[in-house]
Amino acid sequence: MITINNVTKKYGKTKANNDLTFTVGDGEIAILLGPNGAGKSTIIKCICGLLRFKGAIEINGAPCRSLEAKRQLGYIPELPALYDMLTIEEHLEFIARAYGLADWEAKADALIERFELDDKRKKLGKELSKGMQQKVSICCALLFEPKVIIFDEPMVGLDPHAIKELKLIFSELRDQGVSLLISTHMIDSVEDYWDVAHIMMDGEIRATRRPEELTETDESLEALFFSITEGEA
Ligand SMILES: Nc1ncnc2c1ncn2[C@@H]1O[C@H](COP(=O)(O)OP(=O)(O)OP(=O)(O)O)[C@@H](O)[C@H]1O
Repeated sequence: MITINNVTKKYGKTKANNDLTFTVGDGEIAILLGPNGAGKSTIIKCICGLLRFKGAIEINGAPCRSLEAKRQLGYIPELPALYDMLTIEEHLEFIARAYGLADWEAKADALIERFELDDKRKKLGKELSKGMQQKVSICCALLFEPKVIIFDEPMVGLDPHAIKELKLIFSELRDQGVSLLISTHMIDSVEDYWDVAHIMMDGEIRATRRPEELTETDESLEALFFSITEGEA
């Protein structure tokens, strides 16, 4: 579970996040939607303990900057950050050693195959395309089986097979009770699998909806998004 309480983050005079409060429950998929500059990446970086902020964020009850929180948190950034001189296999081994995993090899092989990286496993990070790097970044985050996973624009750069697999993985993780927070500005890419959607604008959450609420009011997420971000339905 992710608990975000009254989080404010300023860059100079810019309030990138203004008093944000929300939670992502166990086995819940939450999406953060918002136009460029809405503050999505900022709250994600705060949750990951990468920025200082006002307020409180807990990962399953542990302060987000603590080691206990970091052990339970997987983060797939918008831009993959691989090591140039490690192969795909070595990236996974590095994660396994860093997290002290036992018997991780079969899981690593399954992830490599699932993302069609089998014939690339000896390639170096610097030799991989952007989409392949994104896939490796996802494999690394999934290998240590975190209880909370944050994806920043996960579909960007992925091919259709990887998008299909990733959506399946989202629902498998939900079934396992993992809390998922997914940030995107591509509404089409998330239409079919979320449990709660938060629409952000100017550092604030302007609307929160569950799918059943949209059905009740016959509202589409896209129309709601534009009514908030452009001021019209
Ligand atoms: N390092 C920084 N220094 C100064 N201002 C920043 C910094 N990072 C972000 N900002 C500002 O904070 C605000 C929120 O930016 P943020 O990157 O969180 O938005 P975003 O919703 O992730 O946008 P995008 O969809 O374009 O990635 C913007 O006004 C941005 O200019």
